Amino acid sequence: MEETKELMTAVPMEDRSVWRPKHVQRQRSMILPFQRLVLALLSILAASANLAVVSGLEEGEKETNTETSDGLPVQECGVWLAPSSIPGAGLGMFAGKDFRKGQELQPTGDIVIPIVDITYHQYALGSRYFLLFDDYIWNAHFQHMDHLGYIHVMVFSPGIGSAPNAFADIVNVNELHPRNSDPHGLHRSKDPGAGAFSTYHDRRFLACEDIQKGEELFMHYGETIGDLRKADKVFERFFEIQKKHRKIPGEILGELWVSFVERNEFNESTTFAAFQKTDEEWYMLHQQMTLKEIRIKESMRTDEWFHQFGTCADNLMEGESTIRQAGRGAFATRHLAKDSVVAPLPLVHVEDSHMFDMLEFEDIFTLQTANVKYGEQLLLNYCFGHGRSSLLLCPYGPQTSLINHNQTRANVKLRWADPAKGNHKPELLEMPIEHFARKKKTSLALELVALRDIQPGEEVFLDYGDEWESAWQEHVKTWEAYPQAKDYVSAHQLDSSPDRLLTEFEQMENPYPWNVNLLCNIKFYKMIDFSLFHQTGKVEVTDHHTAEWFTCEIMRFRLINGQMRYTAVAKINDNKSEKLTDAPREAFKFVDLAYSSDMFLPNAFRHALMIPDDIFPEAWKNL
Ligand SMILES: C[S@@+](CC[C@H](N)C(=O)[O-])C[C@H]1O[C@@H](n2cnc3c(N)ncnc32)[C@H](O)[C@@H]1O
Repeated sequence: MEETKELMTAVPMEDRSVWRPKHVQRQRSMILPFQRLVLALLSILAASANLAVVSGLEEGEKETNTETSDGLPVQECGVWLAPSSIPGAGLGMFAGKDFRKGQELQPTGDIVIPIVDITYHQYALGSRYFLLFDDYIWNAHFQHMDHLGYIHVMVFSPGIGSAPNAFADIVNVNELHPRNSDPHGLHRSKDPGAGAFSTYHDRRFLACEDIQKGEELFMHYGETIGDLRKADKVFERFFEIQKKHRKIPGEILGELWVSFVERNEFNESTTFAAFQKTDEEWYMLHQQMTLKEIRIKESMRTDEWFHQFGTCADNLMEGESTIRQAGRGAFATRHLAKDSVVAPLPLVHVEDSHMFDMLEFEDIFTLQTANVKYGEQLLLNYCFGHGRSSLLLCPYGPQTSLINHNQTRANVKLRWADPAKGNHKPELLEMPIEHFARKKKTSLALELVALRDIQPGEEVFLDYGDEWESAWQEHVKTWEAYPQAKDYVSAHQLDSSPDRLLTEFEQMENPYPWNVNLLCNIKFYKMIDFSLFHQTGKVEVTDHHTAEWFTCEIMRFRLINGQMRYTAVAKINDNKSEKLTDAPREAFKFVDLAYSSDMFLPNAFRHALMIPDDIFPEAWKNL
């Protein structure tokens, strides 16, 4: 039942994998016939391995919080953010402890932020949408969020949804889809905070096989599985050639090996680079182990290395904020000592904040926009900016997007990350904004530092700056609900109601609100173990990717063994429908219709989080 969890491109209706293959430069050299053969084999490898090119990184040293101010050791860090073991792949994530198959990687799941029809909202401005986000964005369909927009919904999933790399056949992390719920039950009729944060959250990540402490975490981004097995075959062929031509002098064979693994035309490929070893031990290893086994061995890092090159990435967890209008917040999972690094904030840059502007659609069918702005993408509320700059920097560290603002209770502050720890290049702080328009790799990072000791369970607050504070105060002062807002019922409210679902017939008298749609899940229905359901009343589905939701009409209902069951018709397409007989409530869900949920309210609060002026580079002040 595996579904392809492809990531999205900004090009509408077209999915691509996260690391896009790039044109590779052909090296001009004196090529021996054998080398030609090897290069031909490499071409097979390249074609099948979906070779990738990503940014470089630097390594260095620095210590994170290894003990409390009392001198007591902190609990083991579960996941680390550190330079990937794949050369040129930037940051990666690593297991700080053993995880058993099926075990969750962090105490709470990640928040997920929809980006809705962004290219369409930008039409009137010309094609200004910048593609860097492509590398961090998931297919909304598989997150069950595509109903939020008309055409092209993308999903930014900061945290484990963004930081681990993909590496061919090696997959040790499996992801679930987020839940949709409103913390504190905020309502658009009375709460100025409604629509200002994402209601999609708790996207969990599980070990899909036993993971050993120290291993790098790898996710499946949707590319073809089986590449490493194909690559193994290419290496086998090399060894066959070697056996067959025993008369070839050792030094020529040596050179051939070097050409094979090092001086080849794919020297920008992260996939191939991960195997570029030329010494004797590696030559032997290739003969004894599969590439997958070698790669897993190669990805292992020690505790010592993590403390030197990494930052602990599970110091925070999600909870309902102690500030009601703020929605969710981030809470300390362990004692965090004063001056220690609380969390890393690697940044995706967007050189022009107007890219998040949403222009009004002039025509709903052609989706042509008028040059009239009606709002901004919700993502703006999760990115850092500065009043005198058009640059936005959107963080993707685990759970850090949940940190709320408080000027008096702030217990963390921002500073530029230590370049030694990964993907922060301080020379970019001197570069003008135009440079970022051309820069297709992320190379900036902030980090959060504890201003004082933070106790486990304490909410973590940052001061978003005076400008943000004034904007929020002004919003609260001027905010008014529209007259009919009190009648609004969201899909989430309907879904959490214990009320029986209404049949089509009943809905003629008593229709559901205009803004929701009832869906049923065909695949899920087919997978239900009905005998277990009869005995226990519980519906258990182990395949979390099981989802094929279609608009649904309830025909009838009845009680079986005290449990409510529904017979319904799912509309697969204009010509095809499917019947679900006596399905449990879990096979149905309400979703909000496009542009109807709180995040689309014209009066929803929007403002970037402000980087303090004393650390904001002069070179970036272009306004
Ligand atoms: C980076 S997000 C923080 C996480 C957010 N609370 C959530 O649930 O996803 C920033 C948004 O959180 C809300 N927020 C943060 N601090 C707040 C505060 N002190 N008062 C009201 N809303 C706040 C605002 O909606 C803001 O735009």
